[in-house]
Amino acid sequence: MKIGRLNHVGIATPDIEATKAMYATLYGADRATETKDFPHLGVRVCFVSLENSELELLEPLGEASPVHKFLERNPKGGQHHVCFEVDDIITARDTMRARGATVLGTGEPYIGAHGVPVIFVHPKNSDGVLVELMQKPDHD
Ligand SMILES: CC[C@@H](C(=O)O)C(=O)SCCNC(=O)CCNC(=O)[C@H](O)C(C)(C)COP(=O)(O)OP(=O)(O)OC[C@H]1O[C@@H](n2cnc3c(N)ncnc32)[C@H](O)[C@@H]1OP(=O)(O)O
Ligand SMILES: [Co+2]
Repeated sequence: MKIGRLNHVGIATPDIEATKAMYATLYGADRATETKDFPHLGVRVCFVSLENSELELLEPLGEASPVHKFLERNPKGGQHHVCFEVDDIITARDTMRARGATVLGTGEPYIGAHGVPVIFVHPKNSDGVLVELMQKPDHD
């Protein structure tokens, strides 16, 4: 198993609209989706389009959100995770485990914001970086 493209960089923020506006005015990154709630994932999400990838802006939905605790430690927000594409999510999950990594939660892939299955690998396995693996969407 080998990771493919960088799909997105997840960025936690206490105010998604302010962060969206900042990327537009400061960096000229003015192509962004409408903000959408994903209650079952505990996040509000907006994607800022780049030439070769996306920024995934994340605001917590409630105190049980995985992003809530992150913002308690980093109140102004910051880089939260990176997401790489893989060919097959089950093969990726089993390979990560066989290589000694901790797949978060039950390890059962779930449908993320792009409508394809994802898993997360604990940051302790990747020098402090939380890694999301996403089954490759049909964009090629
Ligand atoms: C929009 C949907 C989807 C998509 O389609 O793209 C998403 O991206 S959703 C994004 C939000 N979802 C997730 O993050 C799910 C996976 N995350 C988790 O399971 C947890 O957040 C966590 C990573 C296991 C952290 O658990 P938590 O209880 O919040 O924190 P702890 O205090 O126990 O932290 C343990 C340890 O990990 C460090 N940590 C926590 N978060 C991060 C992070 N984002 N990046 C790097 N390191 C992180 C934390 O500092 C602790 O370190 P130590 O103190 O050294 O133990
Ligand atoms: Co993500």
